[in-house]
Amino acid sequence: MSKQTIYYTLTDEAPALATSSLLPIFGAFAKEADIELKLTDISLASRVISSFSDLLPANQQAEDGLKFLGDLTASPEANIVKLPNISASLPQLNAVIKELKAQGYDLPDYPENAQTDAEKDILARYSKVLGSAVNPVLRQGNSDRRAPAAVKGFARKNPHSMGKWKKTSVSHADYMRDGDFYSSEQSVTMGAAQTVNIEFVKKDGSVELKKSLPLLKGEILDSMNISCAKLRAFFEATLQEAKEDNIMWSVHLKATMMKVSHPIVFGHAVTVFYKDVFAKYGELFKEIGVNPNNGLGSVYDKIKTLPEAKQAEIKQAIEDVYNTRPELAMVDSDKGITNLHVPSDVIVDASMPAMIRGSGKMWGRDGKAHDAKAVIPDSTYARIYQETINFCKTNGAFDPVTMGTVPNVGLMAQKAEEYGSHDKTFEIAEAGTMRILDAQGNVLMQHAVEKGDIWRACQTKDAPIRDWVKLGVTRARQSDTPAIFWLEEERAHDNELRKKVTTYLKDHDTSGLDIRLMTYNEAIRFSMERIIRGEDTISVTGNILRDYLTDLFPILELGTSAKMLSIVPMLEGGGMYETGAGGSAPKHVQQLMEENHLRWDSLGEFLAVAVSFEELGIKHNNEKAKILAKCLDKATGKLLDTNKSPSRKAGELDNRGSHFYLAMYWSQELAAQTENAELAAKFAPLAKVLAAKEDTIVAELAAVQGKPANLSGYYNIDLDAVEKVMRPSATFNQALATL
Ligand SMILES: NC(=O)C1=CN([C@@H]2O[C@H](COP(=O)(O)OP(=O)(O)OC[C@H]3O[C@@H](n4cnc5c(N)ncnc54)[C@H](OP(=O)(O)O)[C@@H]3O)[C@@H](O)[C@H]2O)C=CC1
Ligand SMILES: O=C(O)CCC(=O)C(=O)O
Ligand SMILES: [Mg+2]
Repeated sequence: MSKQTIYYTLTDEAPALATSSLLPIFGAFAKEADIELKLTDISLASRVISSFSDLLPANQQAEDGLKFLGDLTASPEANIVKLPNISASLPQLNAVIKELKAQGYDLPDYPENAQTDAEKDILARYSKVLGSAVNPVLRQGNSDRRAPAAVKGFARKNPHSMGKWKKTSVSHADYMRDGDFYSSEQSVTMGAAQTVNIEFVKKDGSVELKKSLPLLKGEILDSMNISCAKLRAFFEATLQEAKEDNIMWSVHLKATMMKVSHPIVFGHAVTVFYKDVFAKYGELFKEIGVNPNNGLGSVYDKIKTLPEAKQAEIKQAIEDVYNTRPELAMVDSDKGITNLHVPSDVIVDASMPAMIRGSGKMWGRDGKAHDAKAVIPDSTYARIYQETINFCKTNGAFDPVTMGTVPNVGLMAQKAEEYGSHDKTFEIAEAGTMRILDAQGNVLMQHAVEKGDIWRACQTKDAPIRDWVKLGVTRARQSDTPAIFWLEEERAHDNELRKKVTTYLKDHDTSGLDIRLMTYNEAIRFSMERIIRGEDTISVTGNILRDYLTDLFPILELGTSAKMLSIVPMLEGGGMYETGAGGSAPKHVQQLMEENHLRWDSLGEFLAVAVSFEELGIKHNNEKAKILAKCLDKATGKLLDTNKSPSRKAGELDNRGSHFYLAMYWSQELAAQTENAELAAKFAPLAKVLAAKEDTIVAELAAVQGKPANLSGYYNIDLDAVEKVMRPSATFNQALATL
């Protein structure tokens, strides 16, 4: 039998650190089943380096790991374990460039104002790295995310803390009623394959071609516009209201994934909130290169070049704003980091569930939790949060001990819907009309637009929709659970989708299944009514709801989305196993650097790798792989039962310790199983040694904690240095080497 390969991604921050400790364990066990785990670097730093490799000396060049894996997704053999990675905001991109330059990489700066061809080339290269640049490339399949029974069972036995909800809470989500994407959406399904043109018609009648777009037959094409004037008026109105009602104000966007539109929206929030500062210093800010889309942090950063007295004057002007505006929610009140400092600090899919979990409160300047107005401008999806908040006000907080679960089947393949719209998103330069013409020159859709509006088009191909419907039916059958397609009658796009869903459902045997179509508010209410009765409901949704709901419900049910099983069956037959639905947890790296304790929980990795082994086992008839998978799942269950997940406190068991326990339990399960004697014999000695030396190993792992750890890099980590930090138990390392 030839060797089979699992491609394991090297990403960023906490998951990358955890990989140094965990991958050697997976690798050692896997080789007994003729499986190799290959590490592929898709970290932010490596993506920057590989984009400029032609300009760097040979010893600094890097392979384009993302391109490699992207190509691999077309193969039925693809088996990829994908850990969360940084979706870089511009401040993060600038930080990685700065770090790499300090490490000796002669990289160009990010050209904020690209004029020359050379600058435009640099900008184009960096734009490919910016924002959510990894997931859309690799996600060549739809998504199937759920909490496995063992994880749900653990949460029920060990419920995480939940803030109490009061009926008197004034917290709420607020959104535009007019002038947003939701109110302007238009949608068509292509009757034939063709290339359409996106055009801008100026007031003088002249036409500018913005983009030609080849479309497939059956593809859904949407277009929509958000009015800059209405958006700004909305921000101002919410600020006035919050001030009057004495409630804290916050904005929640997804500037990482929606890398073109949301930084602009964020910039408007910044310039409206601090309008007095921008009115007074706007010209100066332009000169020194302040970009409000990068947040208030950009102001503090750029004014450093000014004389001290001027800096102090501007800082005072910023402070003065706080007297006229409502209180602004904080990201880190100790450090004075506000909700408007950095566009990637508050990411709606995680920030709203965190607020809802915590009694609907956010942190204030005084370091205490307060009720807050959560501003989520576009009403398309914002409404689900208001519905959830209302539900909590009426029914109290959810109870992790008794609540059911809401797994998700998400339409995601081939850059479906808004998450693929970046190259078709335009900030409008002057008043006119945006329109889309079909191949015959007929106008398919058009919008009157004003300067500053954000107009975009979104594509959803037919094959992913068929696959998504099938996946929804399959999940409903396998889990014997009602499945709700979240489709909004008021939405043009959803109406096109509804037609397809009702047609494609007929291709499947749905007898005995409870499959329904509901609007978002109905669907979330229905799911919540069931969840508090301990009942489960599958959500079958589009791409953004997939993203939002697979943080919302897991954070309420399990405390974090990192504990989810997240499978992407690729359209071409391969598989990607994502670890959790959460992110890279920068705070965890900070803690490791300060006190050598990594609280990252690799449960998502354990679950993903088990499915990855299982899949190889089935595809290649590799019995040992199947046994490895089964025993890994059992070991994970035991790890949960015996409470060997990482603690948050230095000196206690951390990420590395939980990996040790996984290895011990896994080897014990393998030694004890009777299906394959060879495997049992192979792992028995390891199981014995690890059990005998448990105390020594745990002590060695604890001994290093409490003092700073040196990683020699934040973005571009030195793997050798990290390995020293992450594998500090000589006894454990030696035992593993005997395999
Ligand atoms: N799939 C992907 O590749 C994704 C990537 N991201 C990226 O991640 C970064 C951070 O995003 P953010 O919105 O803060 O979301 P995160 O999911 O990273 O963090 C929210 C909080 O959840 C907890 N958490 C998350 N994962 C784990 C884990 N494995 N073990 C223990 N606790 C965990 C942590 O809480 P505590 O601090 O209390 O321990 C963390 O601070 C960004 O760069 C973003 O672009 C975000 C989402 C998905
Ligand atoms: O790719 C990203 O930026 C985030 C993805 C995400 O949040 C998700 O898929 O749940
Ligand atoms: Mg998400």
